[in-house]
Amino acid sequence: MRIGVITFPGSLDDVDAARAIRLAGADPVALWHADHDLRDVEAVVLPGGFSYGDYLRAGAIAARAPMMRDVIDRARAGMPVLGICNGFQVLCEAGLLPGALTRNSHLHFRNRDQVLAVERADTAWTSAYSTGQRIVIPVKNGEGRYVGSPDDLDRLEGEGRVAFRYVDGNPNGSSRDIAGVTSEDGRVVGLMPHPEHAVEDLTGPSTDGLGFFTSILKAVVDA
Ligand SMILES: NC(=O)CC[C@H](N)C(=O)O
Repeated sequence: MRIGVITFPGSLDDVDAARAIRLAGADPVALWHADHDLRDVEAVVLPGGFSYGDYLRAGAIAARAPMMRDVIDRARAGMPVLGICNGFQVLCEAGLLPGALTRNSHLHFRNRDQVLAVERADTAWTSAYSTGQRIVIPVKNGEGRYVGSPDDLDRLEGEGRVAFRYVDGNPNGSSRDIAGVTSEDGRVVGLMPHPEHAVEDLTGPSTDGLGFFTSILKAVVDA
């Protein structure tokens, strides 16, 4: 199974995402933002980093990259997409996920191991978990505060589209402790913390992140 990882100018975590995909048993395919062809990948990961230096707003310029036109079209037709941190910012800027990521409420970059509650264990990227499971994966961002209007947030909660919530402290002031959200069909998922940085015992802090990548392997094979 081939999973694309798109590199933008300023991406940092594309290599770690590719490694996590490989550890889960799938084949990572390196894709360049300026190309047009997603080739024959069956899912896409938008990695963390500072695409275009976070100029304008984090993710705003990357969301308009040529390759993102393909990602938007294919995602609307059901292709699974995972956005990690800067990738989540790109997905919100591209309109594939609702809400926006703004500067952390305390105005500091925050980097730590973070406990998350998995609220949706039935998406293409989270079936390896159970609902309510606590996982520990790193968070590292300066613009990670998830916001939306009260009505939009109520609707999101009502539709069960909060996929992850921060537990034991909210690192960035996100509304309602929201750490990640999902599309209605559970195929597009975005979160600020980094599952690809928690896939091996040697480097820690856990191997809790590997489940994202084994989940997508299963979702595509089952389909
Ligand atoms: N690790 C990341 O992807 C975080 C970078 C991100 N652009 C930020 O808001 O700080």
